Amino acid sequence: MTTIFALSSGAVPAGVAVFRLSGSKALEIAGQIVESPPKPRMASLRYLKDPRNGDVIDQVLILTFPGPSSFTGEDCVELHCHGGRAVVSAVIELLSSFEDCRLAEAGEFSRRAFENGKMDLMEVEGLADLIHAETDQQRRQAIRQASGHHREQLGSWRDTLLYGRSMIEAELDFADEEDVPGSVSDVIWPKISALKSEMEQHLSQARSGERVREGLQVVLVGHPNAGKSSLLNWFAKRDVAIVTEEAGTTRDLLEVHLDIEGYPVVLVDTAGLRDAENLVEKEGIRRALDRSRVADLLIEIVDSSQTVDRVVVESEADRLVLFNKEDRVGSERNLSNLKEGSFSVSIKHETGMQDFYDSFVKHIEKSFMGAENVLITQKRQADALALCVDYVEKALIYSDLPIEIRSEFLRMAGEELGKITGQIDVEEMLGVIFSQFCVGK
Ligand SMILES: Nc1nc2c(ncn2[C@@H]2O[C@H](COP(=O)(O)OP(=O)(O)OP(=O)(O)O)[C@@H](O)[C@H]2O)c(=O)[nH]1
Ligand SMILES: [K+]
Ligand SMILES: [Mg+2]
Repeated sequence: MTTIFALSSGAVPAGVAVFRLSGSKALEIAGQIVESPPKPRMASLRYLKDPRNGDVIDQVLILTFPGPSSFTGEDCVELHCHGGRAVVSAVIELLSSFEDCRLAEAGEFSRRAFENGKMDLMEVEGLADLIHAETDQQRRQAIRQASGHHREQLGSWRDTLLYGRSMIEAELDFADEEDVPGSVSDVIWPKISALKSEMEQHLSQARSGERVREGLQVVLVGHPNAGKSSLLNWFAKRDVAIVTEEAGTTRDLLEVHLDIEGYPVVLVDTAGLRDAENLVEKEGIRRALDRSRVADLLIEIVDSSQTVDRVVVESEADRLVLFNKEDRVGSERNLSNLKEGSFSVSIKHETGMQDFYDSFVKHIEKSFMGAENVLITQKRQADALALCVDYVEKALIYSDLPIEIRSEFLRMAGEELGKITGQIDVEEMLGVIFSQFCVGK
């Protein structure tokens, strides 16, 4: 396998730049660029030299990780250089000069780790999420997945499916023999049925996992000039959106990513809703309605100095309502008829905002409840699990079909389960049959 290398640390210039090498030539290359090879896994201070002319390039820390005890499972080397541009270019040039050694492609280290059995697919995905995590909750979910938190659960589901098939196999193989009970396989169906419920429960939580990855979608809606963009700017603490007194200012969807008590929230500003003639505005309104439909939470803003009419938006999401511009309404406004989830505020003058914010945070926390322990965090995983449940269901309901076919459904279910971690169900029927029955005569 070609030896690959990459600058694994961030943008230069920086204090330190970390290069990582992986492949069959990694240790040999290390032996040529530093004088005395370091002990495995021991950080050693060395001069980095170009063997072509003896030039000293930098003074570095070098670590070697002989395979298979390394990230990729191959021989790996880490070079901690000084993070200047010239140093980094010189190291890239030097490493590229070795035969069979090249810059890695995106994700190639993780791919090798997966192929060498160091990580399963879910762990790889967890690691990618960890690198992209922006909030504390995202980090927690990602590190849990990257460290294989799912293994036990998926393993036990897989075992149950295998056990079911083994029992069916046993019944088919030994059906003629008198001392094997007639419908041994019958005992498996209650277990398979329980398995199905358990999987379904995890599937129903998949949305929570996705929410943590992608952020809770909160969409601001209302009539033109109600104060939607003002609210977006208030949350973002900067002038993200254009605010003017002209109705119909906002047309495009405008997103900001917020960290609310560690939870990721995507706040979306939209075009004010009205019967628009203008083509651009019409398209903006169409997008606003589209996005509202898939929102997790709507915040409706009403200019209460003009109207108390509400906008019509098709959405199943919870809704908080802000009656804005209370500064213009004066003290005669009767606040007693404000319903739960409604607030009288002035966004511009920042009055009444604390009550609204507290309620907003409560909603966010509620939306993420139970997200600490979700197993499934991505659509890819959810799709495979849904197919698995489908096959299990077929095995359960088609009780009139020959048992071989029901067993085949269980096998296909196992295959889908295997796709979640990237380990495809091989034909391993284990010794389950023989540990369950005394058939050794
Ligand atoms: N008096 C008063 N004016 C406000 C308040 N909040 C916002 N405004 C003003 O109302 C006008 C419209 O605000 P925007 O935030 O642009 O409203 P919008 O809903 O985004 O409007 P469109 O994008 O056109 O749909 C601006 O002139 C704001 O300064 C408030 O609490 N009191
Ligand atoms: K406006
Ligand atoms: Mg606006």
